[in-house]
Amino acid sequence: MNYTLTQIPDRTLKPRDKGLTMVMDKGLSVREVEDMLSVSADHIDIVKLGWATSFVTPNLQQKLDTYRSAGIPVYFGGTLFEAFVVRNQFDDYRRLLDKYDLKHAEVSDGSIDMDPDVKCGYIRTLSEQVTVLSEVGSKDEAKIIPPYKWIKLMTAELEAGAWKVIGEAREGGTVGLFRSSGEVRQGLVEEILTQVPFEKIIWEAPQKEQQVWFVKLLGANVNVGNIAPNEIIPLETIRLGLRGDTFTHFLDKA
Ligand SMILES: O=C(O)[C@H](CS(=O)(=O)O)OP(=O)(O)O
Repeated sequence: MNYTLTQIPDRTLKPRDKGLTMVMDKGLSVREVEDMLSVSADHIDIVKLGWATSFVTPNLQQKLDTYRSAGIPVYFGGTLFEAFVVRNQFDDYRRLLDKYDLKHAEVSDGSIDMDPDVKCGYIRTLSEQVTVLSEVGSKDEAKIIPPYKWIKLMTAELEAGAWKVIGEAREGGTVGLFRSSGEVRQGLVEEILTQVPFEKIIWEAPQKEQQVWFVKLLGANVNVGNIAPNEIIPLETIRLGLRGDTFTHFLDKA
């Protein structure tokens, strides 16, 4: 930090297991990645190349090398995994991870129907190759999954070997964990937290109000994801009680 302030909440340091910030890169150029890292590398724990943007993005290897040089792990969006699976190309997907020397992968079923046991099978298989993040929740706003099912799926996927389970919200934050207005499905989150340890979950929370809600509920070291590159530093200030939204939250508690 650039100067001293008292009553700042304890913030875990990298490499950390909780307090993670997962950033969504949806096609940044190599130069934009360099710029982002020059100011935010200390606050980025892992980067997702959103959905199947890696299929289209030029200079992919160079981009991956840039993240690797900064010690920041990268994984392909779950939609890309689903695009391979739906085409019966799972083995090709595994080879792709090796080709790019990726150490993390996402297993999701947000765009396709997949039997939970089959999904856990993919998690088990991929866990032998890489660190797996699995995602629960649909991208279809009409598909409302009841809380007991979220808990059952999250628990099974963690047992199958997922390192973290991601709560779906999409880039916009208007499905899954959230209503179409962006409002948090509070009852859902609270019920999940009665059964699943908070540090095992990465909450997709692209909107500022959503990040604030999770920081107020779970503290500075909550795991959040789908953070846009220009929202990394603002998020860090929210975590530390240094933006109006959480300004009084940590005072006298730090
Ligand atoms: O599920 C997600 O959060 C993302 C981005 S979006 O849904 O396409 O907006 O997808 P993913 O495939 O996990 O990158």
